[in-house]
Amino acid sequence: MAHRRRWMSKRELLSGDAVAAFLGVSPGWARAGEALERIYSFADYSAAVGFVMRVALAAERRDHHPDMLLSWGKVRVSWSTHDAGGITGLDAEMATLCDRLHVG
Ligand SMILES: C[C@H](O)[C@H](O)[C@H]1CNC2=NC(N)=NC(=O)C2=N1
Repeated sequence: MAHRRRWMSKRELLSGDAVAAFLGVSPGWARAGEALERIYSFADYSAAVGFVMRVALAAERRDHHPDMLLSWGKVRVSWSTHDAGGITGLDAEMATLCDRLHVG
């Protein structure tokens, strides 16, 4: 499937420079070991739950899944490609998608 190959080809590790370039244009995101991480804030618990659900549905569509830690008014999202053992282009892309889902 063409669309699937497109996602798969992004499951290659990014260089340190490429990760730094991503972080330079992605406020809020940081490198946490072998993952990209950001903490989002929300007005209350249910707004945070709604965000987690939107991210989860997007993750299922792309067969690429983040770690998410839900707290009251707060969600910590962590993207890493387990198959590759680190941060890939797909992680950067999904992080950007999270930012769009956060703004609404
Ligand atoms: C079989 C399936 O495509 C793989 O297990 C996918 C599912 N979701 C995934 N999500 C993440 N974050 N990393 C992976 O390596 C990964 N692999």
